[in-house]
Amino acid sequence: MANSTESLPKQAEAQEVEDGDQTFEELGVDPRLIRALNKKNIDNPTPIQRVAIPLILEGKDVVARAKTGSGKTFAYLLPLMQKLFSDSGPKGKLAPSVLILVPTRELCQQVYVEVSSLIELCRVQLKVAQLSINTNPSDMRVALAGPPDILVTTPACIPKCLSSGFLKAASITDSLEMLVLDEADLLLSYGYEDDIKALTTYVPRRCQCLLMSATSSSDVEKLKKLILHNPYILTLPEMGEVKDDIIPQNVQQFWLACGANDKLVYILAILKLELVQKKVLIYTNTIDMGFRLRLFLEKFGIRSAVLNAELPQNSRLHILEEFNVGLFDYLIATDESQAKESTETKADSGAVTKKSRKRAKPKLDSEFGVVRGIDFKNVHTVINFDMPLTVEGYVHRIGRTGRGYNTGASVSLVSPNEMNIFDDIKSSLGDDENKDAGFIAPFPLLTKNAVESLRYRVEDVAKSVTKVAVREARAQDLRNEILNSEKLKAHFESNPKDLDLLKHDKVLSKKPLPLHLREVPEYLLDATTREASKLVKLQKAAMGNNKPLKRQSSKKTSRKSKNPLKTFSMEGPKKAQNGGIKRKRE
Ligand SMILES: Nc1ncnc2c1ncn2[C@@H]1O[C@H](COP(=O)(O)OP(=O)(O)OP(=O)(O)O)[C@@H](O)[C@H]1O
Repeated sequence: MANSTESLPKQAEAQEVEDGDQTFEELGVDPRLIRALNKKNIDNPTPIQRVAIPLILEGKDVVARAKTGSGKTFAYLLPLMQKLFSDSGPKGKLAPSVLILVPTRELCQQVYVEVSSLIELCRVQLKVAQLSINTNPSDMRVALAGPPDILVTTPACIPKCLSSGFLKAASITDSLEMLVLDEADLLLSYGYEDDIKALTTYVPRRCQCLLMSATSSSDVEKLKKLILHNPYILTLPEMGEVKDDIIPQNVQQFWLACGANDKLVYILAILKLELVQKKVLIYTNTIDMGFRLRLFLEKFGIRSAVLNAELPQNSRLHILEEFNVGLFDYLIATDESQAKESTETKADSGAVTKKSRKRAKPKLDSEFGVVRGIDFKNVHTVINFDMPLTVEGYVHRIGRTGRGYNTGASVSLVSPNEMNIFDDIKSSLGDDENKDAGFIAPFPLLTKNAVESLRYRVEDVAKSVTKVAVREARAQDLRNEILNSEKLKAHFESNPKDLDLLKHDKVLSKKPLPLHLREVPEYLLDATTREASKLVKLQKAAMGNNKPLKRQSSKKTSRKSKNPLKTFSMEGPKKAQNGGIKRKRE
């Protein structure tokens, strides 16, 4: 673990804060990587990348805290890969040079895909492998044979590799040059503390350690102390210091007060009357609620898929891929981290142990996670159908939109029981009507009349979505997905381009869907709602296909102050200069 004590040259620090337009080239990034980034429409570094890349290239330990969607993945991947390009270390290694630890399989896959694509685009001879605790022994042996230069995995997988004999502790000590803990704020809450502690005993002192996180928490502090030595801390102002600098400011946040039993009619009105832009990611706190919502929306002709921890991994990844490429518009994600967090609070312990994770959710995949870190592409709206149980949960959910240079919106449906957490969220974000940032505004486009006009249709349908119907739909979906998962495996081996089987938003209802519920007749809409719907459509047309905008390379634009990739500050250019990236040594 790097243990440099030299302090940063003052001049360089001042210059970096002032000069916000450094290019990747100026940061010393390898031309092959720059070309690869350009092919991905990425031309200029984000603030966290501007500061982190040179430090990581210099070999420093770094803790980087930056808001969701701010480009933390490339902030560590680019220097890490560059170092491997010129790795002149001993040949004949028996373990990976780089270990990237992430909390969930979904993230594992995401980081693996990103690394693989950089390797391919740069045409370099590097090998990357991904492993999860469910990888079978023969696949594990193949993945570790070589060994790979980079291993992306969850912490729980390391003891499994060691006990199977495919990886030796002494080889890790000999080979490991870099250890990355990505989404560090989540690693401990997923119950990986013991696994990480065990790993630290094999991590050699020379190994460079990086810790990336979207929020700061006692867990991040704990990990920092456990693994890093004298790191550079690149940070957003702490939560509570500058409260409004947590949510990317290109995300507009809204809320609607409604009774718990009215949530179905409210969400139907929002979606059916097209008052929000697609694609839409909807969060529920339980799988049953996810399926209830899916069945309900289905009756009104709104097709969606439910992403949850019960599904086979193949299916989950395909649902994500399918949603990301735009094959369907509505995804209902069950936020399992909420269940974990409540278990944690109840147990009043810092982490949920592996045993307790297994006891609490025997059938669910403990490495499932769709709230944090997942880079959903072009999600324009996040809807909290159920409110998250923590402020961090809210921040991470909302962070699934407004990623990169995209804009986004969120709508939270808040029932009286959820008012307390909503108040906590508002005060943590520094909610203030006089500021744009951090302000959660009442959703302006939905009138009471519009809701009431749909109510009588909704009540009957909602009653028909009984507990039994939900249970059957859940089982049916699981059966479909298991079948899909097997078929997909075989099918894509011979037909890699065929997306035909990737239909996760199939109708679940057993009865034929009532045709009259598909359209909302004009007479049911009041003038205000009609106008609002028109406005949303116009906005959508004006936005084109919502492709990420390319930043204009050298000119400073007004977007600078509005873009989370361009500045850490929510408060315009002046504040950005003073209150931007904080760097300190610990
Ligand atoms: N320099 C850049 N210019 C434009 N887009 C970028 C840049 N760097 C990264 N991106 C894009 O921004 C999106 C978000 O990046 P990334 O997933 O790394 O965010 P993050 O900070 O890790 O967020 P989270 O904390 O939610 O995981 C990705 O789609 C990525 O391709």
